[in-house]
Amino acid sequence: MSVLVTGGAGYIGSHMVLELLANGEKPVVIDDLSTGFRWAVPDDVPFIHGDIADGHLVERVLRDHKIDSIIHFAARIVVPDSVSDPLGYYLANTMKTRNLLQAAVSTAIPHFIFSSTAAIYGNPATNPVGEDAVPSPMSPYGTSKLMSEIMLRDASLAHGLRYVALRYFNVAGADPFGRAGQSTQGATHLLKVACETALGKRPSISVFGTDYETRDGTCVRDYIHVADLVHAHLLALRHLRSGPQSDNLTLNCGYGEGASVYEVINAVKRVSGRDFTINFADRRPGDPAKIVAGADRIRHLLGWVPNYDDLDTIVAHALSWEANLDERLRTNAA
Ligand SMILES: NC(=O)c1ccc[n+]([C@@H]2O[C@H](COP(=O)([O-])OP(=O)(O)OC[C@H]3O[C@@H](n4cnc5c(N)ncnc54)[C@H](O)[C@@H]3O)[C@@H](O)[C@H]2O)c1
Ligand SMILES: O=c1ccn([C@@H]2O[C@H](COP(=O)(O)OP(=O)(O)O[C@H]3O[C@H](CO)[C@@H](O)[C@H](O)[C@H]3O)[C@@H](O)[C@H]2O)c(=O)[nH]1
Repeated sequence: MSVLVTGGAGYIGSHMVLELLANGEKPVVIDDLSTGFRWAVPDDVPFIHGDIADGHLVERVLRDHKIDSIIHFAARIVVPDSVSDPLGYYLANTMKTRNLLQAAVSTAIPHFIFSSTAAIYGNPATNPVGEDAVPSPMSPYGTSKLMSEIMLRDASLAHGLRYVALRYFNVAGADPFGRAGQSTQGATHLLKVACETALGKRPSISVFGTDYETRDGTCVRDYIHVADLVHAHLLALRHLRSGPQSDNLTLNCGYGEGASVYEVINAVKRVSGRDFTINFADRRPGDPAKIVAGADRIRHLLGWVPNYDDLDTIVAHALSWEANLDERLRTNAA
């Protein structure tokens, strides 16, 4: 059986495809290339250029490729963009996920793994935040994902689709073997922006808010290496396939450690050996002050053991990818 990876030409999806191939799975990718790259998917992996909301197309792909599991990454992902374009985010993330779920149910797909997010928690009352905390998203992005989780739960109850919803904290880094990384153009993610600045691709970096109630006044996040994250998906897939007794799961994906914006920037300066200019800017809309994963459940239930839970390692891998990215983009455009 094959595994459909939606958004498989994107940052996390492209690492997922490599993880599946390395473990003897047969990935099939559907991607509309809105932010992804065709070259990020190996040539021997079936690639469908299309929209997950196109029910006819998706049902045909599910049947033709004998898919038994869907790993659903395709989405719009930028928290502040969702504040300025909420309806666009509800369309891209919630409504299109509904269509995908409809296609999955119509073709009796048994297993579904969903990319959820720490953003569903908003600004949690306590950190680390566990999966049982009451969700309280503070951005349309977080709400769009929470609504998808609820649809998934209800579709599972009604139709027997079994699922794992993975709530990722801040995903960062790149494939340790240099085969994949974050190639997003005009990226807004802190670690990528800091790497671009260290490498002279940007003149400076802005710190959004220095007056939060955190240890140094800047926002705290739990950064998880993308390789550890995609391995968690492989374990989730095995869990779902392990038999009818395996439950639906909702699991945080993070290390249980927080790093502040300053700490991330300082790590990039330290690892790259380059100093660069920091500007101080206003708080960014939709940003919680601090969010760190309660990370025990995934270790306990899936036996997940991270291999790259060290900020300097994450930074080193991200820097290495970033340093070669322009050449890669040029080669692939030619
Ligand atoms: N990057 C993070 O820190 C982070 C954290 C939490 C959750 N997530 C979730 O992980 C998933 C992947 O994020 P990413 O960082 O790889 O983003 P990305 O933008 O690199 O990847 C998304 C991919 O989906 C594709 N896509 C978007 N809409 C589509 C559609 N309608 N039909 C087909 N393809 C479509 C894009 O072209 C792209 O290749 C998203 O669901 C995101 O919400 C990411
Ligand atoms: O140039 C920058 C970029 C970011 N930040 C700050 O850095 C922190 C992290 O921001 P960012 O890297 O954009 O990530 P988040 O907004 O935390 O969101 C990411 O992490 C979420 C999970 O926590 C995911 O759901 C989202 O898809 C993903 O974009 C925030 O406080 C930002 O204000 C800066 O100060 N300067």
